[in-house]
Amino acid sequence: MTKNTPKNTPKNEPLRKAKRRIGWLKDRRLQLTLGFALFFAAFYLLLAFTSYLFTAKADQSVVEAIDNTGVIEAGDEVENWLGIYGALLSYRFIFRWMGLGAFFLVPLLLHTAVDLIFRVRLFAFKRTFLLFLFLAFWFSYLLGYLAVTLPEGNYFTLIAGGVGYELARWTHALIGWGTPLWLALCFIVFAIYFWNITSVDWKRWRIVKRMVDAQTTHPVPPPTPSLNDSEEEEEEEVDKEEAEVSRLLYEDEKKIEEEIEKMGIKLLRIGEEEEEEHEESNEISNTTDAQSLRAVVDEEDDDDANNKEERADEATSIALSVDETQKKQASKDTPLTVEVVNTTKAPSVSSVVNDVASDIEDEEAEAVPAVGSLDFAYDPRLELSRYQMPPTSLLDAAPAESVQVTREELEANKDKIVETLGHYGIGIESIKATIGPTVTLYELVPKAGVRISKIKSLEDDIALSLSALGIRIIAPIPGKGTIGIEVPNKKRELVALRPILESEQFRNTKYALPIAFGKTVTNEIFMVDLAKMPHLLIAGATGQGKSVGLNVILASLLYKKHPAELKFVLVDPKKVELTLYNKIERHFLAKLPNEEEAIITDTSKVINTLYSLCIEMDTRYDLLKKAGCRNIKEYNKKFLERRLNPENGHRFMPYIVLIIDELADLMMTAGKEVEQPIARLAQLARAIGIHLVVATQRPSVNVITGIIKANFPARLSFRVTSKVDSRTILDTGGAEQLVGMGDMLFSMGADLVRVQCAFIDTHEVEALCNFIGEQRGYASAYLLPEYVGESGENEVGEVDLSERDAFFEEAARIVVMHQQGSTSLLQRRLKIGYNRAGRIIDQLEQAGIVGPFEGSKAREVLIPDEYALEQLLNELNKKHA
Ligand SMILES: Nc1ncnc2c1ncn2[C@@H]1O[C@H](COP(=O)(O)OP(=O)(O)OP(=O)(O)O)[C@@H](O)[C@H]1O
Repeated sequence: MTKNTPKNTPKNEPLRKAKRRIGWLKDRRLQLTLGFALFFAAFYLLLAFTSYLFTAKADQSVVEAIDNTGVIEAGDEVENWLGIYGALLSYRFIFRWMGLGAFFLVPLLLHTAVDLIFRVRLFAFKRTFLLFLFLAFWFSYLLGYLAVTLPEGNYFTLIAGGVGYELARWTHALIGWGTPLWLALCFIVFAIYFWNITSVDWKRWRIVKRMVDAQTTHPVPPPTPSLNDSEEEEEEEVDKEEAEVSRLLYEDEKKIEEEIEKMGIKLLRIGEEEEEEHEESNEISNTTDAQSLRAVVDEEDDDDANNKEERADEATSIALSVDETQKKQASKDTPLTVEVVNTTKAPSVSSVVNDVASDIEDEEAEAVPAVGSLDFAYDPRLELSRYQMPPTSLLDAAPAESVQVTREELEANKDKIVETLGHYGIGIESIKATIGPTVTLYELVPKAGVRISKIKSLEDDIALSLSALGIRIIAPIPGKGTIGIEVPNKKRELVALRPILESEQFRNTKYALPIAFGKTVTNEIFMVDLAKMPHLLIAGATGQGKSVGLNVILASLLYKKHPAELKFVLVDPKKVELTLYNKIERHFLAKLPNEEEAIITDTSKVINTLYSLCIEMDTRYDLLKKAGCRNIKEYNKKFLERRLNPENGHRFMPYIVLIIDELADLMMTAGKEVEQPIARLAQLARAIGIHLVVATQRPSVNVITGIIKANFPARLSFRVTSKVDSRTILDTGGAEQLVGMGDMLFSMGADLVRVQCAFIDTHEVEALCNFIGEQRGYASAYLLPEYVGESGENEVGEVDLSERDAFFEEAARIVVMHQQGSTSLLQRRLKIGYNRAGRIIDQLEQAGIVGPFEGSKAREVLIPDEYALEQLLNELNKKHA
């Protein structure tokens, strides 16, 4: 509360006045003056007190007779190094008051001086002052006791101090030889309170002893707090001490473990396995980088030793051969250079998409904090806290040998490009080749004056002349003034999923729903966040890699998410594609209540599921509204912080990803019935964490209708059969030029990126699903809200108002008050199940309080206010009394 109090409230007025009054104390000049004064005072006292130790006896009579002799005379007589004042101060502080404890004044003064001069606090003043004060009295007491008990005229009478001497005399008279015991007790009690000692732990002493022993090999700070420690320092000290204790214990434990492991037994701590994998994958990702570097280009069968030289030769030979080509073209005699790019470093088209994504990436970090990071927060993973993320070793390793594009191939393609363009009167300044896994990108800088639109218009002719399948012309390459020509490699490289999932980029991603699709033309890992897309439309003719693509999506998400955070709704009209995922039903799948199978293969059930998702969406929106949150991320965060009460219907919301493997099938059989809920979900579901991935073989306009297309900004196309299909899915040609086997174009907004989809084989998917499926799961799949269709036993006509639900009237009032005829509203308000709420809604409809069922929308409320409702209820009661 105080934190939020505005600064200039009347409450603060006295404080401000007080501050103004002492404001002059903040004058640095004054502070410095005072600081130096105190510094010299401390030094003066130190010398005076030290001198007192030697001159006390001689000076005592002089000081005591000062009133009679006068200051000057006394000063002449006194032996203290600091004159009469040195003698006087020492006499007062040491003899009269505190004895040797007066020396403690010196560090206190010095501390204040240093603070004022250098603004540095050497130790916590209050605490140290308290300690010194006690020690001063205690020493004085002890010395006083010695002075009392030793023969008269002993030296201790001079250094014990009046206070200690008197105290000692008093206790000695009372308890005699018991005084030392009393003194010891005083010290112990002070120590207990001062250092807040709550237990005397002999084990700790053993550990401390071990630590002292260990100090010979590991120099560590002393385990006991030093007298000068401030509170913070002391805490630090304790921390250090504890860390050291645990380190020593850990070292012992480690030795034992090493011994056990020497015997061939492997020890694993909970959570350690994952770390191990990370380490392992670190190594692997390094190799991957090395591999991709190797895959880059130039050296074909070079000997390691001659690598560098040969590369140089190669560059020359490429340049030469271009010159020769150039020579052939009589009209163009500008020399050309060809640079073969190390692809891992080359800037890429995909970076545009990735950059945009990473811009917003920071905003939306992981929705769910990691296990163990929540002291008091709710942990959604707790129920399956032992769940282990699948290791990447379940997947096949990348092929040992990387496929390389030969120098001859590069040269031949280049010559052809230059020649072909030459035929059309297009001069080239330079060419750069970037070799990707499937295609090589030749980046051309046209000669000044060549219009890019001209090259674009000649696209087909150039492709024909190059007579190679899969030529795609990018004119210009976005963000650059160059023209790109993608030519498929003769031998392509298989992009395995494993090294991609093991890459730093994937492992460290902050994307909420990361999908690592594969590699771009420039060999960069292409990764997107499904949560941002927020839905994905996939097209591709049969056999071009769609199913593999879907498996890559599923696998990427399964490798990143805990079952508590993500649920899939799988629709597989082809009935065979997604069956393997049955095994993870109780971990990752969602289904309608009372359904046997989680994976939906029946069209009629798809409709129910889509409407059920719409209900889930509406419910989630209601909850978000109630919680005052804008999106699922905010909502879940609030929920995890226990700021939302589950009693009010709040719950942790996992992401839901709906995957439809074949939309064409559904559209043919159910048409509008599926189109409507899909469009609705696509329009609205992004904020509440429901994301759609819809794939189709036939990207024709009657499958991908305008309304669906408009709501799927992110589209992905494998090879399609015609330019028209390509236009339907991507709004541009190009997908018909792809070379199949996972070669794809990803479009989001204005960006179009060519990506080689990673490959995951069926047995890898199986291994992954087995690994997850064999672990403990939830009791059942995640249950979606029950959807009661319009037809069947729940017809309103059958509702009998004489058997109204006990909650009927209350429900009617809620509905009228909110002017919203929604089942979920009743569920939450009345804390009843979906079925009962559904029955009540039907009764309300029968009674004419709400209108008929309107799909996933809330029903219209026909009664305008509570007055009208009370009248209606009275009539009903009379009628069915
Ligand atoms: N990313 C890839 N890398 C290498 N090969 C691939 C890739 N994707 C697919 N293939 C090859 O293409 C074949 C067909 O792929 P997939 O089954 O995914 O096609 P599809 O588009 O789903 O076909 P359908 O629609 O008939 O099911 C695979 O068996 C595989 O040999």
